[in-house]
Amino acid sequence: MTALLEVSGVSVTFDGFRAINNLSFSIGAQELRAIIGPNGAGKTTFMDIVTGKTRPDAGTVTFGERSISLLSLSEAEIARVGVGRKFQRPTVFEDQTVAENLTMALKAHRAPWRVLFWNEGPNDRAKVEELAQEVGLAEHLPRKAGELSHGQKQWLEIGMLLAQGPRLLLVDEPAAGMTLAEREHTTALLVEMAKTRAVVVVEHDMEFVRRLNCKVTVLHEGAVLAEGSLEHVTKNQQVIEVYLGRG
Ligand SMILES: Nc1ncnc2c1ncn2[C@@H]1O[C@H](COP(=O)(O)OP(=O)(O)OP(=O)(O)O)[C@@H](O)[C@H]1O
Repeated sequence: MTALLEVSGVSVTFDGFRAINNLSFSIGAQELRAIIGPNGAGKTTFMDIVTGKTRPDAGTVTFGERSISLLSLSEAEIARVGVGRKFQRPTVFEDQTVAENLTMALKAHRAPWRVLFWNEGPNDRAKVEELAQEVGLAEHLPRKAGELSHGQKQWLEIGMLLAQGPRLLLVDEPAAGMTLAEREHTTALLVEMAKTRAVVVVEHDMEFVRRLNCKVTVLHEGAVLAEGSLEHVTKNQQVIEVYLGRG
């Protein structure tokens, strides 16, 4: 599998504390990957580095066939080259409809001069419908986002991220606060999305990770402790000691 994201020898120190310690791993172009690990393992910091929010002290992070260095790009430029990030709390425009939220996300993706002269055309409407269909909100296009359930808001935000055409989507704890039915839908959505792009899911809920049925990277003290199938990593003695055994 060709790597889309390549993290190599990355370290970050906050006030003398090494939060990321010589971290190396890669993500394939059409891959679903779960990242797990105890609190403070460096999962959020890893996402902050990839999205340009935190700059590492050492190492390289490259993206795409041309191995663009993400470390030399701004947060906006990283988003533009195709890295999207879904935070834990949904951030949709509650007073706008589902269709309007998706339309705005499409607009935001365009070059500024095009937005100035932007008129909604049949192609945009078709694209909005396609996005709504993809995330399971086709029936909810005229509804205000504020009326949606927590899970539906999360899917809407995923749809808004998809509008920007990311090649890599980083998703932080998507299952948090969801009902069982919503979790099932979210699992199916993440699996489907990863057929055409890379999707990295940071998640604490092991049952949810099991359903994703994908390769798992276990982080501990800012480095990879184990990697492989969930079955493989959960048998690892060190993983049991630092993570699983604590519950
Ligand atoms: N801006 C910062 N300043 C100082 N320390 C920080 C900063 N950001 C993170 N850290 C520390 O770095 C370590 C890694 O934090 P990080 O949030 O990446 O872990 P995590 O794996 O995401 O944890 P959790 O599962 O609790 O979200 C922690 O010890 C944290 O306190």
